[in-house]
Amino acid sequence: MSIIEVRDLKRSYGKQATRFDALKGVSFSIEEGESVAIIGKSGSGKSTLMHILALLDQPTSGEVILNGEKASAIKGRRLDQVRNKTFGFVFQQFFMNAKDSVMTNVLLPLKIAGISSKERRKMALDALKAVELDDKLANKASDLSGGQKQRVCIARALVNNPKIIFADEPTGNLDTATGEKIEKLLFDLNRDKGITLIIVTHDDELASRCSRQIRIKDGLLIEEVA
Ligand SMILES: Nc1ncnc2c1ncn2[C@@H]1O[C@H](COP(=O)(O)OP(=O)(O)OP(=O)(O)O)[C@@H](O)[C@H]1O
Repeated sequence: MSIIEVRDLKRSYGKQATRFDALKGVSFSIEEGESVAIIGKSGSGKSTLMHILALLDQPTSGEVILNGEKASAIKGRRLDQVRNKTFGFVFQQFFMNAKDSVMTNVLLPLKIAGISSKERRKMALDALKAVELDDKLANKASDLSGGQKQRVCIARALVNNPKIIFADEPTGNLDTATGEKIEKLLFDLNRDKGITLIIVTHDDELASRCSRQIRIKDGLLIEEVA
């Protein structure tokens, strides 16, 4: 069974004269443990697709099937729980709470999941060790370098042992050396823990490291290179 399958996804924005069809019927499936790059030009529909895959947005028509279950049937509180338990997000718009400490930021998904405070401290510490930031756990999130902030985001994304990590341009704002470290972290998680990676990127090198590339052009999947 595929971890995620999408069938004939369409997503339009606006109505009538201002309507824009951002996705025009996209179908594919992703198996557990794959690393998938979603690539394509600016405005092609990559983020739209990613948000629908991550159950942050709903398609105008078509279906997302998560672990064999229709996503349209997952609603309300259960939707929050499924998202929190199954996914980790490395998105620029889900940036950290700048005033809170690194530890508090990484603890957040565990708090939402209702894990006891002792257990969540231990899990958060493990995640911070994995990204080599355990020495910065008391720092305010704002008082970190760009690469360190991105590593905190990854720690927060992996702290809940998610099945899938969604990353939107995870190395976009970083220098080459730091970007390579972040890439390595993500691919180590994929290889060692079997976490499925779904990455939106303009970076050809990062895309080529993924086991698959899904190319979107004008709202359609134009080629899939395995
Ligand atoms: N809320 C919205 N209302 C209207 N149009 C939108 C909205 N969000 C996205 N679009 C349009 O849908 C198309 C796809 O946008 P999307 O953000 O998915 O592209 P993208 O491939 O991720 O682009 P980029 O690489 O620049 O981030 C674009 O033409 C965009 O202008």
